[in-house]
Amino acid sequence: MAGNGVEKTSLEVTAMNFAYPGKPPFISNFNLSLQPGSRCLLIGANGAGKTTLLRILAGKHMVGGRDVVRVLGRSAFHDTSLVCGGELAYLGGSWSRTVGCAGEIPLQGDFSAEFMIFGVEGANPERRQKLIELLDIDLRWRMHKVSDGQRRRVQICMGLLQPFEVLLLDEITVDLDVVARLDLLEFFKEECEQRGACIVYATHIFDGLETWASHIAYVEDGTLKRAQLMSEVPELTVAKTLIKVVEPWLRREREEREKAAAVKALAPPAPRVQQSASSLWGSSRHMAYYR
Ligand SMILES: Nc1ncnc2c1ncn2[C@@H]1O[C@H](COP(=O)(O)OP(=O)(O)OP(=O)(O)O)[C@@H](O)[C@H]1O
Repeated sequence: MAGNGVEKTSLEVTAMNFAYPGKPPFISNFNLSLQPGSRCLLIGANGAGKTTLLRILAGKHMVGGRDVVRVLGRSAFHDTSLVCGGELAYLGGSWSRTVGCAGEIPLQGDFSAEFMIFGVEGANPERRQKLIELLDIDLRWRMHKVSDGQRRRVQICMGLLQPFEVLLLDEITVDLDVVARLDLLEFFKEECEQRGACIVYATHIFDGLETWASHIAYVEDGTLKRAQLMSEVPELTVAKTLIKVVEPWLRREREEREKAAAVKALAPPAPRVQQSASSLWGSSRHMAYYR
């Protein structure tokens, strides 16, 4: 709750449309609202649009006007202080073996984990120490020699040093061992429950998430098919595990895609219409800019 007794919305997406340059509209009329303390799982098949959505929420793409994607009541794209101040954090992608990254700036060379972590300015020493211990990081690790999972731990540590209010996670636990993953999920839960942080987590790994998540959002081809409280997913009371709930959703999707492809293959060829890339891209409803 905000100080004036009115509940503050962490994330608000209203009638959002989006297209990649030269491609037809991908996301149309997307709406989502999350309050502080929410832990929302973002589920969908490969190519459904999870990364695209997270990048839009992170303010990396401009979509429509200032009111379309709001984080903490501010425009995710226009209000750059959200990211600079650490209130809005995005953790996705992975560092390559030979190149480390500070944010999105590649750093070539031999750096220690200590150099990377202590190089983040303004971090609270207690929070930093807690994260180093939680992620079991050896500060002497050389970043170009460590394993994928060890490098991922350093990346996550750096990304969490600022006490975010909205955190967007794109499949970041994929390289972590079971203990590191479970401890990290517990840390995220505490951040939501104790500080009112809000997390959107895109993943294909569902182990342990049945009781971790408060909400689930399921996207199919850029369309939000479901957005509901975990406690209100009727299938979960029967199936018990998330994987058993989501599997039929994804199988139905695949079957429908295959049926549509079969129908298309039988249909006579449509007359060729000359359409330039710019006419697909030129619709202002779907116009987007990138950073
Ligand atoms: N830069 C880009 N330019 C054009 N099309 C893109 C671009 N990035 C992604 N796409 C397309 O957008 C769609 C959604 O991709 P996205 O990466 O958001 O899916 P995803 O749900 O995160 O998939 P995955 O589970 O495989 O990570 C895909 O069809 C992809 O080919």
